[in-house]
Amino acid sequence: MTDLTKHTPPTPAVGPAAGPAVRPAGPPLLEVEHLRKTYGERVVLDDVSLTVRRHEVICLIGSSGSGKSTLLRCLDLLEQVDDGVIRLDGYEITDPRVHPREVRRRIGMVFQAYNLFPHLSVLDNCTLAPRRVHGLSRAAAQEQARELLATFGLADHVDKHPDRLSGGQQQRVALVRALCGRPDLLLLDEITAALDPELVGEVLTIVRELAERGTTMILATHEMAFARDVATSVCFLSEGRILEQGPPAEIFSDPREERTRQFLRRVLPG
Ligand SMILES: Nc1ncnc2c1ncn2[C@@H]1O[C@H](COP(=O)(O)OP(=O)(O)OP(=O)(O)O)[C@@H](O)[C@H]1O
Repeated sequence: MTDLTKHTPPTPAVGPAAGPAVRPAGPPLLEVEHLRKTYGERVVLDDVSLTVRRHEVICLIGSSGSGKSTLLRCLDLLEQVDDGVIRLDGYEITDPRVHPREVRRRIGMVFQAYNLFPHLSVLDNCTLAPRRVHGLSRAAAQEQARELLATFGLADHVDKHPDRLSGGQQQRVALVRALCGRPDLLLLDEITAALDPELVGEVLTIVRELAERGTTMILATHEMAFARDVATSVCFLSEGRILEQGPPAEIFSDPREERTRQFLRRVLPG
């Protein structure tokens, strides 16, 4: 079995704050080639290809049902693909001999529903995987978690259980929990969709900060203003295909495809 951990590069998920000047660099971190995913007769992803370099922030936009979540779930091996190849640092993770657990050591995912363990404190939620999966000592895992929780304004909540926190705070904890695994790539699936509108900002602020620190991310989002500000590249999905990809300035101001234009007219105010 391929041991992906042997190839873990030194780039931490949260590096020193370096501002947006952290530029996409190096060889591709993730390569997706001709991905196809069906549910029964239904083709949900069709010939999807995508390359992600370190420090890139890719925003997936598109109508409901266009395949954004399915694509993210395929990348984290939560779904089996029908065809195509996914490579992480050059290693084919769609190879059936690769264990999904090995991939998830390097790819963190945060969902719309926070999925925190309700019976564990915030601190224990954030230390469980580093201890069990990465073999960190309790003290080292706690030190790392406390530091990250403090960075994201959650220092006062470390001993609380999730049900004592607001939705926004729970989602921030979910983000910290994912970061505690020091992933090379973070997948965020509509992480503000379940939040009350007044709580969306506090979660997006964290994602913005992560982008500024150079965290490599792919996010599915309906927050167009956010995508325009934060993405290094925007992919417009339509009926399971990446119909158009480019820098946000191009996609939002001068899209090539009529379907992209129609979608943006529907979702952008004015
Ligand atoms: N487990 C499943 N079984 C069958 N069909 C599914 C399954 N999961 C998703 N689908 C279908 O796949 C298509 C793509 O769904 P997906 O959730 O990826 O879209 P999306 O772009 O993320 O939508 P949204 O913006 O609403 O989250 C939809 O038609 C959906 O009904």
